[in-house]
Parts: sequence; C-alpha cells; structure tokens
Amino acid sequence: MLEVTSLTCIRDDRILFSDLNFTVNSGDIVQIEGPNGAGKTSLLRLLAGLSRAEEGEVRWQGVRLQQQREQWHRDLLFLGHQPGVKNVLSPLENLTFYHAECDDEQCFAALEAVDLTGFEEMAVAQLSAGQQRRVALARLWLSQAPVWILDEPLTAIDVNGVEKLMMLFVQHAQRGGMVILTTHQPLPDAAWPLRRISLTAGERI
Ligand SMILES: Nc1ncnc2c1ncn2[C@@H]1O[C@H](COP(=O)(O)OP(=O)(O)OP(=O)(O)O)[C@@H](O)[C@H]1O
Repeated sequence: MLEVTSLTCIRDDRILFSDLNFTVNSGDIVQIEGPNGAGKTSLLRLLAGLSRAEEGEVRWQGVRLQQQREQWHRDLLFLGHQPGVKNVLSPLENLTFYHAECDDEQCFAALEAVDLTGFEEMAVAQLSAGQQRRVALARLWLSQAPVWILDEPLTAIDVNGVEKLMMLFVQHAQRGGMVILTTHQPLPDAAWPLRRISLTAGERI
C-alpha cells in the first residue's frame, strides 16, 4: 500500500496542494487529473521520492520512502514527462541498458508489443516522437516492479497504442500491481475501475 498523508507542496511561492491524503492499494489504477500547472507532475515526483514535500509524508508498505530508498527503487517503475530514453542508442540497446536482467528475446517481444518491430536497431534519435515514447513504454512489458508511476504516458501515442496500454494497465492491476498516471486525454473505458484524484489550481502565498 502506498500511503499519502497530509502532503503539502509549495512551488515558487504557490501552494499547489495542501493536506492531501489518499492511499493506493494493490489492484488500483489511479489517474491524477487537473489543469496545466495544478501540480500533477510535482505530486508524481513526490510519490516517486524524487523531491521532498514541505509537509506530510509518503509511505510504502508502512515505511517512509526516505527510509527505504533501495527497496523503493526496486518496487517502482517511474516514467517521467520526457521519453527518458537514450537517443544515441537503439530501442534494443535502451531496453538492455535499463533491463539487464532480460534477454534479447524478451526485449524483442517488448518492442513487438509496442509495435516497434523493424525499428529495434535504429538510433532512437531517428524515430518519431510517438515511437520514442513507445521505446520508454516498452519497459512496462519488462518491468517486475509492482508500482508504476507514469507522467503523461499517452502523449503522442495513437488510439491503438492507448488501448493496448490500457489493457496492460488492467493486466498489471489484476496481477496485484498499481498504476498511478497523469494524462490530459480522455481514457478509453477499460474493464477495470479507474480512480481519479483531482488537483485544482493552487493559491499564492
Ligand atoms: N522546481 C520548481 N521550481 C519552481 N516552480 C516549479 C518547480 N516545479 C514545478 N513548479 C511550478 O509548479 C507548478 C506546477 O507544475 P507541475 O509541472 O507540477 O504541473 P502539472 O499539473 O503537471 O502541469 P501540466 O498539466 O502542464 O503538465 C507550475 O506553475 C510550475 O511552474
């Protein structure tokens, strides 16, 4: 269980959110929603342990993130706003870099799942924006981490790609994983309840 207690985030003299409380359980798919600048990315970064809150805390399995960094990094897959892949490497080399535990066959299968068959060995820099995003998303097919925190994973992804991803999120939830994501796109109906957490525009202090 991921537990958020009394979380307050202030950026640039603005309270983005304060006294935020929620829990994310095994099997949950949670969408963080809100207008541009509401603090969605800031919240995801706090949940991932990449930044510190002004007040409040985030606990994973009852323990504060700061007290179990190694375990948390094993249990978390965080995909940020940018594709986060290495441009000079190929899709295959990127997956091998991030998932040394996986063999070539598994990496090829993950690239096939995101429709990158035929592009496996081309430099990422030469791929389209959506294809670059797909290289990052292929990591979801290889990851054993129970917690996926995904900042706008659907950006630049076409309709078929979005449906495939939703199916993968549902499978992950069915296996007991959890998915926390942001997106400005309306999500297609998935055969799984989607929870929404709304952030509103913050106030200036
Ligand atoms: N490190 C920082 N220093 C100063 N201001 C910051 C920092 N990080 C975020 N902000 C500000 O906090 C606000 C919220 O940013 P954030 O990226 O969390 O919003 P968002 O809801 O993800 O927006 P979008 O929908 O546009 O992606 C913005 O006004 C941003 O300028």
